[in-house]
Amino acid sequence: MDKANILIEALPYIQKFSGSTVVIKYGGHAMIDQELKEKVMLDILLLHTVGIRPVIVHGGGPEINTMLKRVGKESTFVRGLRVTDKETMEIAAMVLVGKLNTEIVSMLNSFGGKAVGLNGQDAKLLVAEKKPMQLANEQGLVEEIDLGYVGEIKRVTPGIITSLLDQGYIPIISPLAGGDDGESYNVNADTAAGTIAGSLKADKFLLLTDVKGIMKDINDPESLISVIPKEDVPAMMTEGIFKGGMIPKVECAVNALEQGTGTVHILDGRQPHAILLELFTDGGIGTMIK
Ligand SMILES: Nc1ncnc2c1ncn2[C@@H]1O[C@H](COP(=O)(O)OP(=O)(O)O)[C@@H](O)[C@H]1O
Ligand SMILES: CC(=O)N[C@@H](CCC(=O)OP(=O)(O)O)C(=O)O
Repeated sequence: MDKANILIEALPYIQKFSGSTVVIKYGGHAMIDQELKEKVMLDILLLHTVGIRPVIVHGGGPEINTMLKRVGKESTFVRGLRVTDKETMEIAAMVLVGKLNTEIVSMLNSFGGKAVGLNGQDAKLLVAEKKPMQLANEQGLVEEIDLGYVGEIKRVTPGIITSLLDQGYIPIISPLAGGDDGESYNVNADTAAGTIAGSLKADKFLLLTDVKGIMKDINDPESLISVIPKEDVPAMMTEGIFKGGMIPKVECAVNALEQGTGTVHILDGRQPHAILLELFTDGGIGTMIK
């Protein structure tokens, strides 16, 4: 009976979301743990099977770190962005496109899906320029920081995604962008996902990460914030509530909402089936930015 109740509880949500577009930023712990990985793939397939149009943008920061270490390199990060020299760019592309994208596609397909791997350079999906960065130093003076091949997205052309969705494929996208200068750029995966969610006016944009959601105090899980109106974000940013990798997540969430995305949800990818729990049960999980 419990099992039947769960299905019945899901019914209105399935009816509501069938035909809608859901962009999922897949990153954090759920990408590293094999068992969780399989659960994410099954969730994506279930969404697809009930008529939802899932679009997956994946990260891979930890895997890039591992590969860089093997060649004796270490990265520095500025506001959550990896300073990317030429060699780091090559390694990031190898890991993201060559390894992770291929793994996700083959896993989804082995479970019966029809996934297609892309990166932001394909069909000019994401076109970027070198990202400028200014930071105040300890004396309070503003300094220019050279982030190398980190891209700032200038144009997004989501036609390749909608074509694939219309034909029943599940697009799996690596966060690279091409430049009009012929260079490849490294784009933070949250930013890439948010830009894509905005351009598709996705009904929902889910970010899977390795925390329960946004906490007022990062060391206190009890301080989880369930809902953040986007108007509150600038003040919270100034207050310093968002740190490190959370900064691009919140920035891209606001950006996606301003472009027409319905709601953004920051979810705990360590929780099995977080995607299904968010979409198909009463009372969501994590933090909603609206
Ligand atoms: N206010 C906050 N609430 C929760 N996590 C935060 C907050 N500020 C910063 N973080 C950090 O953001 C991290 C998630 O970003 P990131 O490491 O880039 O994740 P991912 O690899 O999933 O993209 C968390 O592990 C946490 O350490
Ligand atoms: C510019 C920049 O920082 N790019 C990221 C791209 C991958 C990513 O964002 O992965 P996660 O979502 O797992 O952090 C990087 O090089 O790590």
